Amino acid sequence: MTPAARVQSAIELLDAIIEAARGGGAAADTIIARWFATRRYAGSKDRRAIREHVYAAIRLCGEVPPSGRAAMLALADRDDAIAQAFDGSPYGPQPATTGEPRAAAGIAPDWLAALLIDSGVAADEQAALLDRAPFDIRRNVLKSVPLSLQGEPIAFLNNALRLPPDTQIEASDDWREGRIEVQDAGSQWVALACAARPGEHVIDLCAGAGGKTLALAAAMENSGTLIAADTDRTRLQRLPPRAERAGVTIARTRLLNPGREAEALADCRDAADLVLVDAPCSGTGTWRRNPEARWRLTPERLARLTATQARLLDVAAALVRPGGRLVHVVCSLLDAEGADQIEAFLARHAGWRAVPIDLPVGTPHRAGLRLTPAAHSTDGFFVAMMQRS
Ligand SMILES: C[S@@+](CC[C@H](N)C(=O)[O-])C[C@H]1O[C@@H](n2cnc3c(N)ncnc32)[C@H](O)[C@@H]1O
Repeated sequence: MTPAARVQSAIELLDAIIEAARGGGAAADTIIARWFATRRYAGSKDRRAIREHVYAAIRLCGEVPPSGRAAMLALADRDDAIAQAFDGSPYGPQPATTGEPRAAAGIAPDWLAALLIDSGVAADEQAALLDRAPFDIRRNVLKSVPLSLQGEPIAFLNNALRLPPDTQIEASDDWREGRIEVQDAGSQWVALACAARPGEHVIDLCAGAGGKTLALAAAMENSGTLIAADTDRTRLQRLPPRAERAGVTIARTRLLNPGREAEALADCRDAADLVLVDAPCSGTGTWRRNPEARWRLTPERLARLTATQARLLDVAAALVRPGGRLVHVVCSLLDAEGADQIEAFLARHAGWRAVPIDLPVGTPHRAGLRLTPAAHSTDGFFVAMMQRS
């Protein structure tokens, strides 16, 4: 494909991604994968270049752009190679007309950028939310064989390595034998923040496909009980094969009904040493991996998420034994999902208090701790621990 044809392809893909973002359709990655599946003429270099154009345009535009062409023209104003592609050649985009509108550049929609500022996330920290994410792995301490993969160590995080972004780990023996898991350093830190110990009774209330469940099991040295619960059957079904590969024997999945979570966990009432609520959230801390998420978030969606988070904290509280711990985690830097939730929880629940988190990294933030791409080179997280008296 010519450079111009690649740019035209990126425009068409952006149009599909914009439409999906407006209508709640598929994620950008899915749309791109489907698009390439029906265009076999695009070689690997074409695919890489088109993907890069698409993601550069998504990163550039804080608001949903009016069109893929307007987004690409905004990128062209900053990148001569892309500007030259608007040449009217066969399969390429038509030249820009005088005064043709460009999409606005920005970090996030205005309402969301304002909420980030209110949450103490300054403009330079907001910009870092859109950096390229590193590729981190966690060494599984349940396997004693040394790793053959090489990578950069991550300060204070003894079992983590940072690898070159395009490393194909799934072809490695380390991955096949369960000696490593792909996990952002921030996720590894928040799993460690739980301070799960061998022999404990632990509930991972929003376990998804089990990224943190497996890290908790490793911290527990595969001893104790570990319930991995979630309302999403598809995600939860991915956990048992991952656990088997990792040699984790203590994790048991439990599928929950949305709104009736407590019923499925009635046997655990007042019993858990630790409940982790890795809550569904806006994901403002993961824009490095998923920059188009900021086009999908609306004030209404955020309000629904914060209501669910508050409800899940209440469900979790009923599962914790006296003296036990409740850890709230969100991969978001919005206070509405983090520090405000903790204050509201403590106001609703007498007999609970926030306790300090014992980690060598993180920035104290109200009742919890923050990790950010700018300060800690991790995804953005808020984590807080409460203890029942
Ligand atoms: C941030 S993700 C969890 C990621 C996972 N802990 C990990 O480390 O990979 C949030 C999870 O909450 C789940 N969820 C949403 N609503 C829920 C509910 N009412 N009860 C339990 N889990 C819920 C979602 O299905 C999603 O898997």
